[in-house]
Amino acid sequence: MAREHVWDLVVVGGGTAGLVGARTAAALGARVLMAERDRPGGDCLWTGCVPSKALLAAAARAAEARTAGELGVTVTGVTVDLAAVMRHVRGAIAAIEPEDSPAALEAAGVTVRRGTARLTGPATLDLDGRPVAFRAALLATGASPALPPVPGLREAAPLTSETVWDLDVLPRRLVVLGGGGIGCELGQAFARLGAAVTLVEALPRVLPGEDPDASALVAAALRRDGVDVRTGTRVTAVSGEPGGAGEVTVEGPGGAATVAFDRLLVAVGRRPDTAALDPAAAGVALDDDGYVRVDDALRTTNPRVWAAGDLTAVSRWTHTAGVHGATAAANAVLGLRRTVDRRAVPRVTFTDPEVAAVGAPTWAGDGAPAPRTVTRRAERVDRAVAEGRTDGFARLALGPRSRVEGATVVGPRAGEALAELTLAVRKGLRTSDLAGTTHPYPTHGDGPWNAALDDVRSRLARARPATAAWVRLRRLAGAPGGQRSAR
Ligand SMILES: Cc1cc2nc3c(=O)[nH]c(=O)nc-3n(C[C@H](O)[C@H](O)[C@H](O)COP(=O)(O)OP(=O)(O)OC[C@H]3O[C@@H](n4cnc5c(N)ncnc54)[C@H](O)[C@@H]3O)c2cc1C
Ligand SMILES: NC(=O)c1ccc[n+]([C@@H]2O[C@H](COP(=O)([O-])OP(=O)(O)OC[C@H]3O[C@@H](n4cnc5c(N)ncnc54)[C@H](O)[C@@H]3O)[C@@H](O)[C@H]2O)c1
Repeated sequence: MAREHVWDLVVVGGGTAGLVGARTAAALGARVLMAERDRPGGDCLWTGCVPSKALLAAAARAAEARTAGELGVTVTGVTVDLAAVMRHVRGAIAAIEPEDSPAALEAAGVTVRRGTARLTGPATLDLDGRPVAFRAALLATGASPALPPVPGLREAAPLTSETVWDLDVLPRRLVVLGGGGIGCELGQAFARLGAAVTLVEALPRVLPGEDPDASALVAAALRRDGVDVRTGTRVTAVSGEPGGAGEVTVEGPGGAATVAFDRLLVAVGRRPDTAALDPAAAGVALDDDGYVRVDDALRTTNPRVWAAGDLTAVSRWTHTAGVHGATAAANAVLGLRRTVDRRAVPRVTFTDPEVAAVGAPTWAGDGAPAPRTVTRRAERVDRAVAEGRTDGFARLALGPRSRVEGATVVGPRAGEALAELTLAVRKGLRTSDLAGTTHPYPTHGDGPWNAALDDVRSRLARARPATAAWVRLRRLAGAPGGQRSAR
């Protein structure tokens, strides 16, 4: 086999994990080849975070215009042109794309080749018929939307997060399967843009991986936006024209029913993308769910091969894909064993209200004992009151000595409050550390800060007899009330 040379690192997949991994290795001086079957940027840029946040922004404008009357400003005649909304979505992608382009990668020292990679041995792969040899490889092929085995579903050719961006006409009736991150974000967006949305979630609540109080607030918000939220409901059959109108048969708490749709969107999770990769050929083992098995340093069962991003069971977001890609690449080319943090991992669902969480659960679940928590409701956060947005809360899960072990924040811009809480969890900070840090007033970040203050105050209240005795003693001794003056 004619080989050009042995690459220090071959990166398979040009999504966030691959992009960050390739750039990191090139910056460290490695000779890096990136193989991407389509176009660099991956799910986040083309079909995930960027288009969904752009769509949500348009939907939020429509919702704000319609509800501005609550604050005394009446907006009439709100109309939505989905083709124009999608132009905004594509514009956002186009503005960000140059960062991830082959030209930008080549400028950073990464050689980019278009092609589908297939592992052929412990240190070799095939790239559309061309053999490639590597000292180390980083697998970063991501994941694809899952389709549950419901009779008629595959034949109905439903929309997924990969195809929904091609819509230019708003479906009048949209059924969304799945009430996780994608189902709630896109369900709310399309409802706000004017579609009659039915959201079907198999489990008893939407966002089942979040604090139940967060799920309740998001379900209420979806209903306010007109979404017919059906939880504890399974789809048992789908019929209709491929890619067009039809109906789903559902079974829920109220028994069996049918729901008609003009378009059906499936968002019931994602499956790791290993089909074309042939991991077994390189001795790379998969777990029972098909994810590439990695240790804490992101090394696979082949010591020359690392993996990062949605392809592994330890990453579900762009931010983890990026951090893991960088860590794996540095480990691969420098021979390090840096491990990834699985504790202080933040996540945000960009519904309105947003749901932001990090670290240990703030609720009791699946037999786990209830953590000690402190909660500040948005009704007692001045900025939330001033904006008429009191559908939220900040809740901290506290460990020994009031260390912040986890947090859930629900409300407008909740995600922005999360950086501080992520640092708190990572560094084992206490509520007194947060409370003792001056926060600008009035911000939505006051929610978590006030929760921390509430905890500190409640502990101070327990010390009141001692502090009161000390104040009394000072009074009796005639001590001055304030501190010593500066002069
Ligand atoms: C609708 C939606 C909204 C989302 N919103 C957010 C959000 O707001 N915040 C957030 O953090 N996360 C969000 N995510 C998740 C986020 O997009 C993913 O976690 C992230 O993009 C995963 O990156 P990755 O590099 O692991 O994989 P991907 O981005 O999927 O990249 C994999 C790449 O590998 C290529 N590839 C696959 N197989 C081969 C092969 N054999 N040879 C060569 N190339 C191959 C693919 O073409 C692709 O470019 C969202 C996802 C969706 C679907
Ligand atoms: N803001 C964000 O960070 C963001 C937004 C969207 C997606 N994502 C990522 O994208 C990935 C996929 O998102 P997702 O929403 O598809 O998956 P998910 O796993 O978050 O949610 C899927 C939901 O579908 C439900 N479900 C499963 N089978 C069902 C069925 N047959 N009928 C009805 N409901 C069913 C599940 O109970 C779950 O609530 C996730 O890893 C997520 O982290 C992230």
